[in-house]
Amino acid sequence: MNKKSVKDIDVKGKRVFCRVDFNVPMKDGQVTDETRIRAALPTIQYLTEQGAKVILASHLGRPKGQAVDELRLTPVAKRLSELLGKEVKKTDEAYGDSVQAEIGTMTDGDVLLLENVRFYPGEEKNDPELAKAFAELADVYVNDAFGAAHRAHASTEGIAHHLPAVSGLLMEKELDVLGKALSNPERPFTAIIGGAKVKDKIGVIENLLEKVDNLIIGGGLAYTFVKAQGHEVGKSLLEADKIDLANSFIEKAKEKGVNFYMPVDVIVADDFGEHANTKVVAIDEIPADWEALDIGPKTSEIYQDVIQKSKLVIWNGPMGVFELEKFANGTKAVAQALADATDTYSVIGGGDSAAAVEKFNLADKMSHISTGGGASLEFMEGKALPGVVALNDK
Ligand SMILES: Nc1ncnc2c1ncn2[C@@H]1O[C@H](COP(=O)(O)OP(=O)(O)OP(=O)(O)O)[C@@H](O)[C@H]1O
Ligand SMILES: O=C(O)[C@H](O)COP(=O)(O)O
Repeated sequence: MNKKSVKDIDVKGKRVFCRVDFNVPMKDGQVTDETRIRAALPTIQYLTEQGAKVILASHLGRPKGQAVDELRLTPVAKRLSELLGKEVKKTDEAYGDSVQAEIGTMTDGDVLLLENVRFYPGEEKNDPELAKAFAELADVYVNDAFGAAHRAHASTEGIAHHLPAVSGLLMEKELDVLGKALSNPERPFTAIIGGAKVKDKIGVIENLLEKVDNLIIGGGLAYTFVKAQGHEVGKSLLEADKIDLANSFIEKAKEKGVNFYMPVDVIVADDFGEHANTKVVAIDEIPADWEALDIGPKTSEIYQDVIQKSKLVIWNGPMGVFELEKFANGTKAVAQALADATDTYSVIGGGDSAAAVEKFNLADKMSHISTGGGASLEFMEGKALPGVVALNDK
């Protein structure tokens, strides 16, 4: 990576404003998935060991510029403190006199967590005044929030213009893994794209078609491609305005010599839900009143075979409605194939695919699970991430 990292600078005795992505799921005031907190630990531990005063900042949810009690970071501070094995104080604001006073009491190696930065309207507007107010709290800025790097906000982008600005260790690792995969992939290189909508994946499919050897399509978005191939899709998800685009992707794959895999069979249901009647049908036999909610067993086998023969696989988006047991098999088959293929470097592109791999207890079998949902998607689209662009060059 051509950006400076926290290891390239001296942080001893310095006040470090470290932006992390602690946007974690919570229920009844408890963190229900602490993956993102754990992922930030290496940077936090490195900073404390180096004798920095660590001032952590994060967003949580989308409070739209006002304080929302359920979106306070207090439970996160508690969990972080347990994971670090040391006290983590938390402020009720994210900048200003009370925060300055609290920082004034810190000694080297202390860790402080600021309140949710999205409680202030200036955060998402990237207000220069708020960016300056954040910068006044510290001597150095470290961005470890890969998951929020696609946002040009005051704490992810604006602040970097006021302080020496470097990446954290998680940010560095995410950019290295995803960057290397896209610029210098081991081959055969396979991308698996699923999820709900073609609309959300256009950029990724376009960019990956330039790079991969195999492109596998699954999930709700597959049925627009199925329709484009002239088959009826019944009540399955369909974006009628994207049929031509789907066709152009299939054509482009042919031109580029990319093997394009689509479902050959599917699980159809007569209703959406666990109670529905289901059956396996060939792709050209989807009944008019039924809806395809997962890929079928033959398709799973073909996809598993392609995965086994690949050296590198990037996966974004589930193959079916994996949240429901009846429609989880296709997604499970892909996850299991990645887990079994020990010679294959597997990159899970965050979001729902990461949640699926967790759900199937296969997370520790994957080579890299990105902590970014939208951020990893934008990276895979080949877009520059504002939170990265703003950091100091090496
Ligand atoms: N055949 C299908 N019909 C309807 N919905 C489906 C189908 N296959 C998958 N889905 C749904 O798609 C959703 C995931 O789509 P999405 O595009 O958000 O995925 P993602 O890109 O992995 O997630 P994120 O946006 O969080 O990165 C899941 O909730 C899943 O139930
Ligand atoms: O969960 C995420 O993808 C990141 O934390 C960014 O959150 P946002 O989509 O609310 O900006």
